[in-house]
Amino acid sequence: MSADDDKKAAARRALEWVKPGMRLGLGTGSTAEKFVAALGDKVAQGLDVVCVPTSERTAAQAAALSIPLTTLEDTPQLDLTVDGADEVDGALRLIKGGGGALLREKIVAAASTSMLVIADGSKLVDRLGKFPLPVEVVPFGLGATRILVGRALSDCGIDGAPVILRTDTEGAPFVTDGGHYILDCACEAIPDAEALADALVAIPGVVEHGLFLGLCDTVVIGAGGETRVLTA
Ligand SMILES: O=C[C@H](O)[C@H](O)[C@H](O)COP(=O)(O)O
Repeated sequence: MSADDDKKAAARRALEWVKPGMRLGLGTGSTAEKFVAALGDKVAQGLDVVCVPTSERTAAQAAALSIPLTTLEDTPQLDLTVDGADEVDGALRLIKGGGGALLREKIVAAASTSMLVIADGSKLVDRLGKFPLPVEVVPFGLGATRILVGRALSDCGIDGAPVILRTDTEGAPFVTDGGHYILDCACEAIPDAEALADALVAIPGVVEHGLFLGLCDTVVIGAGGETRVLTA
């Protein structure tokens, strides 16, 4: 069984949480993409749901599958968001944003009664931080914001972590759907995720960060052809 099979198994299992009439948030990334594909099959069979996508990429996929879409302006409260993650720890705290969609993902998750994460087994960690933490920042003042992000890391016991501007395949700064840049922080380990989250949001140029704390209540892990469910 490949990681791709495990992602697919978790994505299919997540359909068990989807009920007719639900307002859903649709995540972004290679795992969420498999859920959207599986949901598209159900919609084609008559399932009645309405969905808010967390990225232009997911919006395009869902539209191509004729999944009914809405916005948080028209539908400000959602029942369930299904999304992937870059890391999940034992307390169901997450690092997200590897695909650059963390801001919309967090807004959509926060608007949802429940957040279900789907992932292959490699995403489960004892301690958050091996995956570089994405921090979304406004382009104005980038140099100054980068120094303050580095200082916030040091203040939280993460010394000397490289804070790297994410670039696209052409070497230009990667631009998010919201028109922002991303700083990837190579923490290696995050001793106190809550303290770091507080320190990062206090920086004026920081729009959002990839620590999702207290948002996810259920995780479906695909591993070796099986799925298992973790709950908060
Ligand atoms: O910005 C991207 C998202 O947070 C993704 O959900 C996350 O990076 C996991 O992606 P994947 O399922 O491709 O590993």
